Amino acid sequence: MEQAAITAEQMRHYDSFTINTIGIPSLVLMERAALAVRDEILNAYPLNLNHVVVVAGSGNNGGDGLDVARLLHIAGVKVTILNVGNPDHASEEHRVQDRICQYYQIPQTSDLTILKQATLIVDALFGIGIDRAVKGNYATAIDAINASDVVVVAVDMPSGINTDTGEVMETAVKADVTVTFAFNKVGLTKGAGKEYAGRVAIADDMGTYAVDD
Ligand SMILES: NC(=O)C1=CN([C@@H]2O[C@H](COP(=O)(O)OP(=O)(O)OC[C@H]3O[C@@H](n4cnc5c(N)ncnc54)[C@H](O)[C@@H]3O)[C@@H](O)[C@H]2O)[C@@H](O)CC1
Ligand SMILES: [K+]
Repeated sequence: MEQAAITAEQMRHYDSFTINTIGIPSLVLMERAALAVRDEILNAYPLNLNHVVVVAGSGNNGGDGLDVARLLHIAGVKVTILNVGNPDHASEEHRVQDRICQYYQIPQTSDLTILKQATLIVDALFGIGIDRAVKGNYATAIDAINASDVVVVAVDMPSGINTDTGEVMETAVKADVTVTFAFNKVGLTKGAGKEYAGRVAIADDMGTYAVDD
């Protein structure tokens, strides 16, 4: 049965239920999310993988991005991670993914000009955690992504799109495809979000449970 699109708060509630009540660890959910993005990239864009640049924020959306970078690296794809977030604010899961990427010696940079070498961009700056207008380095990174003419795959949400309304929060990534996790999000179905998301692929086999209480 097809589920209705949900809000950020509902998604956090379902994630929390899945992690704390069902007992599926957060990192397992992250791996499932990253596998879905990897599969979308490998299956949909096999000809554009000469150099994938993963643009990563410092939260769990960025953690997903680092996980995708590692999975693509293992699949033999040349990957560079472009870090835009503040490493001092990195989430616990992000730190774990970062350590793994360092083990595999996946190149990391904070120099936006790497985007000029990209043949495909993965947008993992912000997901459902976005809660304010995008400014400064983040806005500059988003504008640089949008200035590129290569395929952009957004992780969960196009960064800068409000999960609940589809509004652009000052600036937002224009994606070709958005792989969203567990359930569709309201912000991908209306307003600018519908347009900015491109094609929406729902990775709905993660084991996340919709509970109402
Ligand atoms: N266990 C989980 O909770 C899972 C989370 N997942 C991923 O995690 C994402 C949510 O992660 P987070 O809650 O860490 O949030 P995000 O990674 O979306 O955002 C990171 C942080 O950025 C800050 N922020 C918000 N708006 C900002 C702005 N305009 N400028 C600068 N900083 C801003 C907030 O403090 C926010 O917590 C999901 O969209 C999904 O991609 C998936 O890995 C599945 C499992
Ligand atoms: K994103």
